[in-house]
Amino acid sequence: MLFFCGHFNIAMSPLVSPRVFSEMEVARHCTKYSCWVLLGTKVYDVTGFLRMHPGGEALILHRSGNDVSLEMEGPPHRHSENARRWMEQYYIGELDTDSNADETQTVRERRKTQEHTVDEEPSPLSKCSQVDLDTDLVDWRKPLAWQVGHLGEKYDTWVHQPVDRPIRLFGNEFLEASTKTSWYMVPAVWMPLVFYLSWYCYTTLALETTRLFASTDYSVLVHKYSFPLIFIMGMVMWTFIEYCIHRFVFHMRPPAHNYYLITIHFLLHGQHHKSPYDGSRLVFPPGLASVVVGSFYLLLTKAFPETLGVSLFVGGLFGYVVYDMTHYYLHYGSPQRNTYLYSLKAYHVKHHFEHQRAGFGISTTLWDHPFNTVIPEQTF
Ligand code: HEM
Ligand SMILES: [Zn+2]
Ligand SMILES: [Zn+2]
Repeated sequence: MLFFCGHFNIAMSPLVSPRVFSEMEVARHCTKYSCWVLLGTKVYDVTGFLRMHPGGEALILHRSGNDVSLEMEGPPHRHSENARRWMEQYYIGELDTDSNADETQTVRERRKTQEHTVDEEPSPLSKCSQVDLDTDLVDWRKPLAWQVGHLGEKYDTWVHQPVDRPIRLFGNEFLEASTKTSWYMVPAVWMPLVFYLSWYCYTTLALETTRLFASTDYSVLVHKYSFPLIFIMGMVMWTFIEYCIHRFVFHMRPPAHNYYLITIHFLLHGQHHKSPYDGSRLVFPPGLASVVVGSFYLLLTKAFPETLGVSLFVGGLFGYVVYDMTHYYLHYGSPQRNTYLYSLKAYHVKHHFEHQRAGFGISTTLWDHPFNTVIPEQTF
């Protein structure tokens, strides 16, 4: 069967018997370069997920080669339905329960007798093979953008069941490429503007011509030394905007019968929930972002005396860069336990896997508190 996987077409046999591994062979895969675990007699190669695990690499590595059924139930953490479904993507075979013989020999002999076998090593493309192409609600062989709108009321459930495979949005190569952005493009594009505007604001404020309430008796001079404070206020303002955009725009619930709103939702944020580790779509493309950035620039410079508005804006813009970099790191980084970033990562992954109607703060959980959307602590 031919199916579409990222940019590749791969031939796969639809009927394959599971591979069989001896206990010794499973136990050998106990490093961060190759880490296997068991759920009962099922064998999983979770190497690719180690860095992404919100509980940290060490927790899984420590149990490598062993049955993690108890750990999946918790404590320390009762894993979500999605976490269990996610794990199934790494299934590579079955444990040979009745063999103590030399494992390699056994596996080879067994394999010879099997009618259908898969390749010697778990395929590096196995990440792509785990969506059931025949039963999934969309056809992964084709671009997804124009399909998801037809899912109707099934869309919401489907989009919140994450998969570890890249998404092809559009058939057109140029359009497809324009939806992808490398993480470093964000600081590369916006940081020069942050530096330039900061310098501009500071030197303009130094002229001592910027005043608040200038046309009233209560006119106040905005001193150049107040620039850092205004900049920080801009950053805090961004965290509020970030919360509102994530909660009210990205997590709007498109009406089940509205093809276009579902499609827009998928393009804006749904695709990130469907494929949370598609690294090419973790940050906002600067072209699209410039429309939002431009609107905030106009709004702030109209609402406040110009230099004051630009000072707030530049703080907000820096807050946006920090947010996008933090978001990328929360998906791909492996922060140390008991650090702020560790708790942010656990919080954000829970938003993806378990609590899609809560935990909207990404660079800070601050605004989840007054809006009552904090992800509840787990109790056993
Ligand atoms: C080796 C045993 C494991 C232990 C001890 C463990 C522990 C944990 C802990 C403590 C958390 C919560 C982080 C926090 O709130 O501080 C967590 C979350 C999570 N873990 Fe594991 N984990 C294990 C194996 C796995 C495996 C094999 C997978 C999947 C391949 C996985 C997927 C997840 C996911 C997706 C979450 C986010 C919350 C959720 O959806 O439940 N874990 N884990
Ligand atoms: Zn979200
Ligand atoms: Zn995310």
